[in-house]
Amino acid sequence: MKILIIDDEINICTTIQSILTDEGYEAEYALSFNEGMKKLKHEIFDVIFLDIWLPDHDGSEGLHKIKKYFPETEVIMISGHGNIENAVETIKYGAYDYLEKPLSLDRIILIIKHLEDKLKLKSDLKEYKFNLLKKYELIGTSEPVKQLKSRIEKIAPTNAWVLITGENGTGKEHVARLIHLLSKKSNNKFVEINCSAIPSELMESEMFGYEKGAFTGAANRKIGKLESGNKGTIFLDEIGDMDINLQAKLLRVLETGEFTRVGGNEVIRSDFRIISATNKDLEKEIDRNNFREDLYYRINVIPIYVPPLRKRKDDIPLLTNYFIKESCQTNGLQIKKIDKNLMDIFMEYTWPGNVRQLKNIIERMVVLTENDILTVKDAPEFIMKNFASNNKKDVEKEMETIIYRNDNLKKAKERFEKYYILKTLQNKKWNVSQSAKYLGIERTYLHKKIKDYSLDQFRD
Ligand SMILES: Nc1ncnc2c1ncn2[C@@H]1O[C@H](COP(=O)(O)OP(=O)(O)OP(=O)(O)O)[C@@H](O)[C@H]1O
Repeated sequence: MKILIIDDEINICTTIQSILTDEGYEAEYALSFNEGMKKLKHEIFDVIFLDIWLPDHDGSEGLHKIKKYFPETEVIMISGHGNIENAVETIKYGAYDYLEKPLSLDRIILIIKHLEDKLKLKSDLKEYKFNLLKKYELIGTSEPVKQLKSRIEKIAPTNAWVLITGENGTGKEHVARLIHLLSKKSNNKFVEINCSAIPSELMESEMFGYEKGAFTGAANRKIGKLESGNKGTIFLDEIGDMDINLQAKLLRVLETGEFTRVGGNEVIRSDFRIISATNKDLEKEIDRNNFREDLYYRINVIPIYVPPLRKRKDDIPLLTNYFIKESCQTNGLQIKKIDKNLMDIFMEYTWPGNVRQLKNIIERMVVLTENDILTVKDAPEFIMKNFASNNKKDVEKEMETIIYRNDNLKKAKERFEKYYILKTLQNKKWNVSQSAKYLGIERTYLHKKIKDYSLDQFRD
């Protein structure tokens, strides 16, 4: 902890300095406000002892300035007998505490120890939040993900309610948590309610809580999720699967912010931001009478759509490398790599389970393979089969679409070469001599190409 003492009396400065250095802190002093400000411009101090009366500046104004430019720095005012009231007043404007002259050694140590605990808590919280932000970073640089990120940044600090839609595993919960972390409610709770996992009878007590004796087995009062999420974010996951009767009850609560615990009369008020998510098309569900239209309009203030992975294939390499690194780290393994052929196959695959499927497959491969490089051999059979059958049917289509893939020339040439060779081999029933002759290349060179592009996997 680094401390600055600003006082025009040198013996006050040196007394505080020696007490603090004896306790193991780093302390410097300045004999005027301006000298102090100069030091603050060049170094970061955690705590400042500031005289309330300085010849070149009024201490309370000084406090305002320090808090304006260095809001993280804690200020302890030093006051003489005559201005104790002013010192008390400064607490209102952000001073942490005040010291009275003549100085008490014990009090200085007490204040600084308390502050140290507070700063430790603050930095732990900051670190915790930083780690969470890293955990919920949205990986991807494709155009849809760029747009998603900019929308999230824009709406997160507002309190507007959000409805996130998208297929399973696209990252809806990930997005909801990120919005919470970037919001003003991030110091409060993020409470998840999975509307499909809980049977509808249990759902009510889960959401609203219950009083002791409300039903058999209710031995004690239980606080519901809506109550425990007060001042925070409530995440209603799979809202499209919520029981229609419960939808009516939820709507009432969302409109008034009030509810009672099951079996109770006390009206509870809770103030929260609602973020909902669903993989269903709620407008269709409304037409089918499965979802209430009024609830839909209530929760859908800001719609956010998370596109499926197959519509943002450019993100696959980045996500793949990110998940490889992540699962190597969590499993205590050396960071592995992925070879080009396998990455090509990942790029081709349609990923029906989206980002979750990619993440799970990578984790499985990382744990199961002993090699440093993940190759086609490590990939699950169904991906390979899917790839092979796709290719058997679609080689020509693949060649036609090469120009739309935004590859650079080298990559496009390679891709064309791969499919052209594959097509020739298929046409020549995998006779390598005939294929080589047709292609006008040596047999050995064709064998090399078959190996480089892992073309063997496409043989019946
Ligand atoms: N862009 C991304 N960057 C990093 N990780 C991601 C990204 N998108 C999703 N994930 C991760 O993929 C997994 C699945 O995401 P998530 O659970 O948020 O999906 P979901 O859409 O809520 O799924 P479901 O509809 O099945 O509930 C999670 O582990 C999540 O952290």
